Amino acid sequence: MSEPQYQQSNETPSVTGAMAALAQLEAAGERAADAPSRLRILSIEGSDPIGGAGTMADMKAFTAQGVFGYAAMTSVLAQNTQGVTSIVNMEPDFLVAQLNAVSDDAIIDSMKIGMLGTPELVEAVKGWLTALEQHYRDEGIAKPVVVLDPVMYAKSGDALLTEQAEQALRDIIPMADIITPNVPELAALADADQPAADIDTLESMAREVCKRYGVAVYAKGGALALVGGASSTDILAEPSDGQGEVRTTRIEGRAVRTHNVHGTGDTLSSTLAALRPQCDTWEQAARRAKTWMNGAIAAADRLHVGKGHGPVDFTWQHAPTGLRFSADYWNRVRPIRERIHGMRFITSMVDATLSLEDFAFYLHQDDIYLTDYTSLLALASSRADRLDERVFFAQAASGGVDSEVMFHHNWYVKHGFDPSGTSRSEVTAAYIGHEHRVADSGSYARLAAVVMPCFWLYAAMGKEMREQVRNKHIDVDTHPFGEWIRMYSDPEFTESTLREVQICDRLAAEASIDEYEHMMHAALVSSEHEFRFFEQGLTRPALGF
Ligand SMILES: Nc1ncnc2c1ncn2[C@@H]1O[C@H](COP(=O)(O)OP(=O)(O)OP(=O)(O)O)[C@@H](O)[C@H]1O
Ligand SMILES: Cc1ncc(COP(=O)(O)O)c(N)n1
Repeated sequence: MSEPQYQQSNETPSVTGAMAALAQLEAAGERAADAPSRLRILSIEGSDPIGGAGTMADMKAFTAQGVFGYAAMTSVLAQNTQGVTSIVNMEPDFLVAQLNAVSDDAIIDSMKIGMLGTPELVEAVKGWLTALEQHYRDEGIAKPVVVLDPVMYAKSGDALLTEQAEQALRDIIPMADIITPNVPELAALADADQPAADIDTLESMAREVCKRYGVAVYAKGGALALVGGASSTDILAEPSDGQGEVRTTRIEGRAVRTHNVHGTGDTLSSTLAALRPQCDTWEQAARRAKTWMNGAIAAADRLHVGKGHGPVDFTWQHAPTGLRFSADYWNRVRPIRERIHGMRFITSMVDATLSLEDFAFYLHQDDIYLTDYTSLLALASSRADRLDERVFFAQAASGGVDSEVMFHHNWYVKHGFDPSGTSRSEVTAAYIGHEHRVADSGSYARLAAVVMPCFWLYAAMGKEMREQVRNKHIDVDTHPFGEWIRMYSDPEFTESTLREVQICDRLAAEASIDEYEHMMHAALVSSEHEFRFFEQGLTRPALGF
């Protein structure tokens, strides 16, 4: 008997479709062995020693998008976040020598052309690009994507293009697949009297320039984002047919209140050049570029580079280097810390005016909380990947039961309270719920972070309250809440806190940015719960207790 034959005509369309798709995947798999692992993108730009704009921005943006970067320099600039002090433009022949050094040796999948400075440099790039495209056509190599950033001025207002070069620049625009003017550059290309002051005008100018030059236009609206409003919108205008029709799309983003936007335009255009070959449409590439850009701008203020308009953070998706998790947390948690230190529950404890009933309520909720908290410390011990940390969390779990729970019990006995009828408040349940949800992620690092504030905020408070009691010349031994204050200002508790913080720092240093942010979020939410936890001591009537 012969083997069954899978002839196309005998199969249903879905089966044949699936078979063809699978065959395609298999063929792609076979080809992958010879395919380059990275797209290769060329930057033709001027330099920026402060590392925020020009060639340096392009290289960093390429790396952030996972592509390999080549660079040919049109000019060397002495500039920083405050402005440009000097420019040396390359000899056109030397620029061509650099460009040939790349194109004679390697394939270019895409390129970003930025500052071109002089008409001679524009002509040099034009000649080289024309020859390259002809060569690729002859060899059957895919035409590289060309993103042209018509750089005319720096944010500082310094001219980066001579007046004569502007006309030459207009002449090479049709060689680009897309141009990326900012607000003043778009107005210059549209021969408008005034730069756009609102998004509708930006859109109509982009439409006009797209029609005039027959290339797609990505109009950067950064200057409008600075004017006000919550959103920052760019315009994508594309020729929609061969008849001069233009389709526009608004590329929306969040406006970031920052003056650190040096090099945003360069970064956006090089990111587009890196992303376009990875996307099906300009719109897709534009949306991805805008989202990434937004993250980089949002992280810019924390870089602390320069005294003027600082650069964006190209590495915003990596955990901060040089800034420990603990320092980052302590800084970010400051508003919550300040609220805790100033809240009436705490200040009335220090000056001994807090009622014993209020304190007893708080204490019992804390008892309930600690039952879960100590079980989470034990869980952290079981998850720890190092022996010393396993021991630390196991001891912290048993120490918590030993000191805090025993203190609570003795306090009830001493003051004649019987908390047995009290049940878990909503606030307590919410805090415990948060910690359990974080623990359920299965991550040891997040678990270590979510339990951290209960150490650190208490240790900080214990220390400060003890000082305040001392400053009021009250003997902590006779203070009605002295024993509680002593417990959290005790050197042994401080030492445990330090160890817990060090563990979080170690785990954060080894974490991905995603995990780092999960850790940070877990710790910050716990800190907010700590505030509410104290607050409930005074709001318990409203809670129905
Ligand atoms: N404050 C901001 N908030 C959010 N996005 C911004 C902000 N400023 C700029 N952008 C975005 O950054 C990208 C670059 O736009 P921008 O208008 O700053 O370019 P540019 O003026 O050419 O920059 P540069 O000349 O500094 O290189 C755009 O996507 C823009 O929307
Ligand atoms: C080499 C070079 N290219 C472009 C810019 C524009 O960037 P910005 O407007 O942020 O200064 C620049 N400053 N330097």
